Amino acid sequence: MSATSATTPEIKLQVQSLAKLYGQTIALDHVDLEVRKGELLTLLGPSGSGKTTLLQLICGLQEPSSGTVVIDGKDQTHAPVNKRDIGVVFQNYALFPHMTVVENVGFALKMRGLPKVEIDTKVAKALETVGLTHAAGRAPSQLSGGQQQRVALARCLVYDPAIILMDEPLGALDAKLREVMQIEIKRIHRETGATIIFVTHDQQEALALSDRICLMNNGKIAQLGTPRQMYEEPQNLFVADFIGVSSIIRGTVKDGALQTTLGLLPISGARPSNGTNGAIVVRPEAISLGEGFCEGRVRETVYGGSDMRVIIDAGEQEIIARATAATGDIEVGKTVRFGWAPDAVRFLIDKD
Ligand SMILES: Nc1ncnc2c1ncn2[C@@H]1O[C@H](COP(=O)(O)OP(=O)(O)OP(=O)(O)O)[C@@H](O)[C@H]1O
Repeated sequence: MSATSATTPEIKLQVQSLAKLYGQTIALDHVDLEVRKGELLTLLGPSGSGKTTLLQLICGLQEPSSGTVVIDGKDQTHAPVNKRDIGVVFQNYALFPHMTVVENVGFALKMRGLPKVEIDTKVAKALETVGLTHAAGRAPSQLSGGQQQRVALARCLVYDPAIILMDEPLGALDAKLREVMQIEIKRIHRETGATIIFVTHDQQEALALSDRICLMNNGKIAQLGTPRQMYEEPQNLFVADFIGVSSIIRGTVKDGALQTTLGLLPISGARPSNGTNGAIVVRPEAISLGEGFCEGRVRETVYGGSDMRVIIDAGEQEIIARATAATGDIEVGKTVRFGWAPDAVRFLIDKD
């Protein structure tokens, strides 16, 4: 093995300059993406950003207008769905209602003509992985939503496809069950080493689950990176706004600082030229309350258990800060001073 192959991750999926037009609508605009073996990558983005289209082109439910889809090194751009070695888990489970859990999970193996003893072993292992051994003989109607979703996942795991696609799989579950299933999916992913592409429009879910997040906007990739990179190093204002909570303070550069409605604010790092339009992005935890170079009126406080979100009107500008037990009294309607360390915030150029 050469030194490079030891460090270069194996690529399971390669999407090159993939585009899809529906009439005049550009659903996907020449997207390039590589998914590594064993990673859990989420496709995240607002409604209409192109997530479903990309997913459908990867699994073969739609034909691209241009570009290629390469799976395990083979060009599969025009291959039919059932020839792509891809497992799909949908939000609505799509289980066979007249079959038991065991029959549902074993169905694909039976179709492939595997010997019964091999099917039984593989199905038992898949059910154990998703924690449903005890429910093997039940019908889907006798299972909760979370359990049905586990069966749908077991149905893919059982034949070990190159890639498992999950299209908003937790969308139909209530908040608590969603959290439980997120932790379960993380465990199953770690234990099986499966390559998973997971579609969601919930940024919290993407941050919690992903090895990497592919954030889409208007049919393009706005940024691709680890959850930490997306949160701490957003490359543009769309990413900063979509991932996590932030105050976005717009203005125009003047002599190395940003002229804003809050006054002239320092910019650390970058030295953009005078007249550049941009914004300072401040995460709630970077804001110190009680002292600082700005002042505003507390409009609302939102209790969140371990901390509290504080929404401040500073003239036209909305500021979202975080208060903890250590922060002094914060009362709605009161004036509060606040500020931040210049190197704890980011300056991003406004590209719109
Ligand atoms: N079959 C279709 N015919 C026409 N336009 C379509 C079709 N499918 C998608 N589009 C358009 O393509 C764009 C991308 O849609 P897509 O469904 O991929 O977005 P999405 O990010 O998955 O959204 P959502 O989260 O709402 O499912 C949208 O403007 C959508 O209206």
